[in-house]
Amino acid sequence: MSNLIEGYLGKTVEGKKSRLPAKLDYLQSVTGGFLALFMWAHMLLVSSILISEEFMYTITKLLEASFIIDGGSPLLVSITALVIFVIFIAHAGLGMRKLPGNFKQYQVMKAHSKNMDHDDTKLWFTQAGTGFTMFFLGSVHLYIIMTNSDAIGPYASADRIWSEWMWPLYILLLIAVELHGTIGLYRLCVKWGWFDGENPKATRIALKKVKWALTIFFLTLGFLSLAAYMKIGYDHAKAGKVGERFVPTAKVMEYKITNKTIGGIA
Ligand code: HEM
Ligand code: HEM
Repeated sequence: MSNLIEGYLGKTVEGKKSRLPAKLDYLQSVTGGFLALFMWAHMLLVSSILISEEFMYTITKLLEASFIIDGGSPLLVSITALVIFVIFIAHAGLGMRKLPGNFKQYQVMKAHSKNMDHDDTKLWFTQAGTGFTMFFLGSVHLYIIMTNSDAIGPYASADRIWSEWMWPLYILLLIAVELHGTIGLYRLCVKWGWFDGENPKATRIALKKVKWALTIFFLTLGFLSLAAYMKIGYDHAKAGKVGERFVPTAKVMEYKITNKTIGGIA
């Protein structure tokens, strides 16, 4: 009965309001903050291709736990992608509460933003727009990675990006996630007053500078990595080698030595 009254009137019989919206906001911050930090690690790992193909291969194998499982297990990557996907969906579901639900709401928000002429209010629109974009682009990427975790590596990733046409999607996803993530972290600092100090206004200005520096850093890193994969994928396709996997130097040496020995005996 009390649920029914609260449902209709928005208050309990005792006049109390639900704490659920506050709890959901907290959960949104936790999931958003986690995803943003995860993305920093993700971008650094993907950029291993900028050092060398061999290095990217080594990182891939390390993430497949090759130090305890012989040859590594892509299943571990699929499980991680599934966990990230669940957090991503939870965060997106919580984010939906904040998006304007109809034209009237959108109109009021837009008018308010224009009237206020306040940078942080404008940032919110970018946050909502990039979040909406990621519903689609992020889901495609996560699903493909989750179901093709055995096809990650300097050549396999480059073939997916170039020959399987993932590069246009990655360009858009990269822009969306880098803007959304850093704006999100900035909003977290402001919302929860993490670095307020003596003068919160001055802190806000400093935080905004850090935010832009991080966005530019990760966007540059992301585009350079993407360009490197595209070049490898393009060369691979031109040489008619699409689908061929990278073989690390150690394996090539092992093969050569074994063949020589066998050749010598024969
Ligand atoms: C379908 C995907 C996503 C949607 C729809 C979405 C939506 C949203 C929305 C609408 C907000 C604003 C919440 C507010 O005004 O309080 C938000 C906040 C945030 N998002 Fe996302 N998001 C998505 C994915 C991501 C991803 C992949 C990351 C990681 C880079 C991320 C990180 C954040 C952070 C750190 C915040 C700040 C949390 C807060 O203000 O409490 N989001 N998200
Ligand atoms: C455990 C989860 C994830 C794994 C294992 C993963 C793995 C990868 C891999 C291996 C690549 C290289 C390209 C390829 O092989 O296709 C890549 C690229 C990319 N991923 Fe993820 N990813 C994950 C989650 C995410 C999420 C949540 C987002 C954002 C919503 C994201 C955004 C991107 C972008 C934008 C690129 C292009 C990178 C660049 O241009 O530098 N990934 N990811």
